[in-house]
Amino acid sequence: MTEAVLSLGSNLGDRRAHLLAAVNQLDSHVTAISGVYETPPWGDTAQPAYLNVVLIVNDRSATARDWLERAQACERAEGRIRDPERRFGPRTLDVDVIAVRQDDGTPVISDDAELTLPHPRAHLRAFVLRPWLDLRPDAVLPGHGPIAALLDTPETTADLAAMSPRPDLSLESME
Ligand SMILES: Nc1ncnc2c1ncn2[C@@H]1O[C@H](COP(=O)(O)OP(=O)(O)OP(=O)(O)O)[C@@H](O)[C@H]1O
Ligand SMILES: Nc1nc2c(c(=O)[nH]1)N=C(CO)CN2
Repeated sequence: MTEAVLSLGSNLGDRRAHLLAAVNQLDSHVTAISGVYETPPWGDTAQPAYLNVVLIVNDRSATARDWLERAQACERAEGRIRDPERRFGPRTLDVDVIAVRQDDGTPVISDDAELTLPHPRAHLRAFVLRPWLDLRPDAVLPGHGPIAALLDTPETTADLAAMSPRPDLSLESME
């Protein structure tokens, strides 16, 4: 069995509907859904604000690679188009695999460019760490330490202050 932490983001079209579609597609594997946050764009600031959410997913038989394939299938289903000119540009849906653990709690580590684990930029992203903290206050990002501490670094504090919870857009009810 593996447990994965997935980060979902959307800043084009009906943002909540794109996030919800991914939750519904991952369906029975989803064991926890964070609150929804409105977040300033990271990495490429000339684009609309994002909605971000973090999911914990479990599957008895899934490998880390399976989670990547499922994440990409969710992106495709929401019509995501990659713009080679804008690496961190706007998108209907982005689903990143942040961290994966085996049954016994061992983290999966990978430096393969197709699937790098933990996600190589997660420690810099308040939009990943803050919703993850909602679900797992004691979580540790392998190689980087407790996520609570990562939200108190020069790389994350300004974005943390600029993001806002959107309880009005919660996905918990999955409607
Ligand atoms: N942990 C990971 N999660 C998702 N994609 C990954 C991961 N590690 C490597 N990749 C690879 O990254 C490639 C680019 O993914 P994508 O277009 O979603 O990046 P991005 O969302 O623009 O940037 P970022 O990964 O920084 O959020 C994918 O083809 C995928 O194979
Ligand atoms: N706030 C925010 N910024 C981003 C996001 C995201 O999900 N949320 N995803 C990106 C893709 O690399 C680039 N920038």
